[in-house]
Amino acid sequence: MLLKDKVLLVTGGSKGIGRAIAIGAARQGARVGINYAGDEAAAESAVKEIRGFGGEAFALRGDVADPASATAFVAAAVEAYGRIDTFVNNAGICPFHGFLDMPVDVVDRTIKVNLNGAYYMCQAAANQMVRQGKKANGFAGSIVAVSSISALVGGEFQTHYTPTKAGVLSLMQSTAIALGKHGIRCNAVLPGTILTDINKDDLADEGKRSYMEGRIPLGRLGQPEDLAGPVIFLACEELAGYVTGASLLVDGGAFVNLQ
Ligand SMILES: NC(=O)C1=CN([C@@H]2O[C@H](COP(=O)(O)OP(=O)(O)OC[C@H]3O[C@@H](n4cnc5c(N)ncnc54)[C@H](OP(=O)(O)O)[C@@H]3O)[C@@H](O)[C@H]2O)C=CC1
Ligand SMILES: C[C@H](O)[C@@H]1OC(=O)[C@H](O)[C@@H]1O
Repeated sequence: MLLKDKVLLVTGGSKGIGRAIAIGAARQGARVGINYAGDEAAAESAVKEIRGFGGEAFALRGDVADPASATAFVAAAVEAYGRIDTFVNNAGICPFHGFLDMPVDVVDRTIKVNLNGAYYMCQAAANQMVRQGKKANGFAGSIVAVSSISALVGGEFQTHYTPTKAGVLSLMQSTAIALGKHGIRCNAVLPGTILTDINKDDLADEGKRSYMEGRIPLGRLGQPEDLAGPVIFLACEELAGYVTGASLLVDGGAFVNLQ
């Protein structure tokens, strides 16, 4: 088991990519904490699934846009497990909308959740890791952020969203520098198009969906489980102990497919 007895927290862990990461990490022996915004049934079902195979998990509701959610999530994990080894910043929203008539509240909310939320959460987790101090192997913990292929390329109906994903990638690069001396590694995964609730309506358009599939050299859209392995790799000190400030595209090859 790659994460035996390690404590891993994931924001937005009740559904989609976050849920697959939480379950995948628990299958690798991690004790898991899940943050979610509002859908309690989904969060409870993730916890139940993990406990069903003998894993440990708890869920805590909290809007990541509120800095108080970050301190509460970290405190709950410390109370439950005594420490944090890996923090996965994953929660995000993408309300597709055109640029010229983008409502101010949609822009502001997207930035607050995706970017400000990432900042508050990663800062709270990092402070806990610094308080824990370095273990004998020199590591105090690691942070993995779910950025996106959209950190590198644009989207017509994502003008409010793609800058947040570039910001999350940049946050991992800067925190890698700020936290290296504390034994904390910071990395980003950049998913391509992964089938989840976030794009269910957008991809309900058959034309768009087959166009997107056609852009992917591996011939299919991603599944949430495709992100679990890359995040577990980055979390694992034995496998990725010299990896920090890095970004890993998990997109079936979409980014490199110009023609
Ligand atoms: N799907 C894709 O194609 C891609 C997704 N990503 C990124 O992956 C991450 C996860 O997306 P995905 O799994 O697709 O999305 P989903 O919509 O499937 O899941 C989103 C999760 O985030 C939670 N969440 C949403 N808003 C908040 C909030 N304000 N505070 C706390 N939790 C919140 C949701 O909880 P609840 O249901 O309770 O609201 C849910 O658990 C996002 O950051 C997204 O940008 C990146 C690249 C591609
Ligand atoms: C939600 C979109 O389908 C998804 O989000 C991203 O970050 C990817 O670039 C896709 O556009």
